[in-house]
Amino acid sequence: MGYHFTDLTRACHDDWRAYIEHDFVRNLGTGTLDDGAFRHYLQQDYLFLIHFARAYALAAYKSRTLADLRQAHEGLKAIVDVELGLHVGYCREWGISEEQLATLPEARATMAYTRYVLDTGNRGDLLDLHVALAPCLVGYGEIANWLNTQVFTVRGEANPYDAWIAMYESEEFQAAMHAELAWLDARLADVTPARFDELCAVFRDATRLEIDFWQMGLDRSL
Ligand SMILES: Cc1ncc(CO)c(N)n1
Repeated sequence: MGYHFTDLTRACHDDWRAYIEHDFVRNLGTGTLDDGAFRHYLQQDYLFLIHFARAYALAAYKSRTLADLRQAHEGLKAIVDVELGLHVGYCREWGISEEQLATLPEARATMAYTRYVLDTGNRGDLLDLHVALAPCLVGYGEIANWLNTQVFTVRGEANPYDAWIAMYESEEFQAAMHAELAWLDARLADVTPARFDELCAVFRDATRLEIDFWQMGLDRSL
């Protein structure tokens, strides 16, 4: 016993690498991603973030301690006050207006992923919910760091997606990722092997749904 977050990524190694190193991510790094694909992704990510905020509200509801309640509140505030605001501004730079965002059709991949997270949280406890959310928060932080270690990655003005990488490598986002890792490591330390297997299944499902989310962007599918 005495599990850590890294035991989840180790147990789901192939899916985790397929998510972190997806072609969508590689093309963001090289700057060669089709801009229609990126725009489609940005639009769907707006819808994703709205449900992501709802998941933090669910985390507040599922909290048993003031510390957990405060953490859920911080997460909800970060998404609503910071990330969604930045996202709307970023979409505007890519030619997507707020009116357009308000009337978007939701892609099946967005529905599947966000509703999976909410259902997992409803069915289970706070740890299930956090494990379902981990590929989002930890994954995007890891993706930015992975891109920065790859020789093919282009940074600065030569890459139209530089601001995207910068957002997820930012101190703020990386700090949120590390806080989440610390919370998960503390909770995973005393789960049983049977419980760990359950959590692994949740982590794997959420990771596979992140892979589908990238693919939805590349394919521009609804
Ligand atoms: C699909 C998806 N996963 C993770 C993040 C990171 O918050 C995001 N913005 N979108």
